[in-house]
Amino acid sequence: MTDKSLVVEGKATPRGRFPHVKVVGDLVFVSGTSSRRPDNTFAGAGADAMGVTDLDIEAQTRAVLDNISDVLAAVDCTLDDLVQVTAYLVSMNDFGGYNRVWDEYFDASGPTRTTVAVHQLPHPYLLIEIQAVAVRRPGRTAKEKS
Ligand SMILES: N/C(=C\C=C\C(=O)O)C(=O)O
Repeated sequence: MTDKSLVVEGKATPRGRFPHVKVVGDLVFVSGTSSRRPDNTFAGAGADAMGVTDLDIEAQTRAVLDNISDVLAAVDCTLDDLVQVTAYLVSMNDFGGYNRVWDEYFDASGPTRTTVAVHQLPHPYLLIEIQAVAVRRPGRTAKEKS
């Protein structure tokens, strides 16, 4: 695949002029991804009639990783191709729940990871956003790897 930038059909539209994913040679860069769904609702987030929020770090983390998986699939990659991940949490109080879900997806042979807390993410419902880098293994498609 030659270098390309892709807005992936069927995924939540980027909230700015940037792609979901950019392929540069064998490297694959995934933009910061949240639990946002294509209809702009959020997995792991809701509010009652009074505006009291119910935010779930485990559900959000799972949705973020599933969204990244979908974006990677659009360039014939899987989560197994990830080599580096940066996770942004709004609160380190959520580290435990985030880490529990991470363990469902990866072991110590998975991507390197850096986790930081940030002041805010682009929506008040968001507890987590993840950006990632993968490496394409030439000649191996997502189908062959599964
Ligand atoms: N990556 C960015 C935002 C992502 C938001 C989302 O997935 O809901 C950005 O603004 O850089």
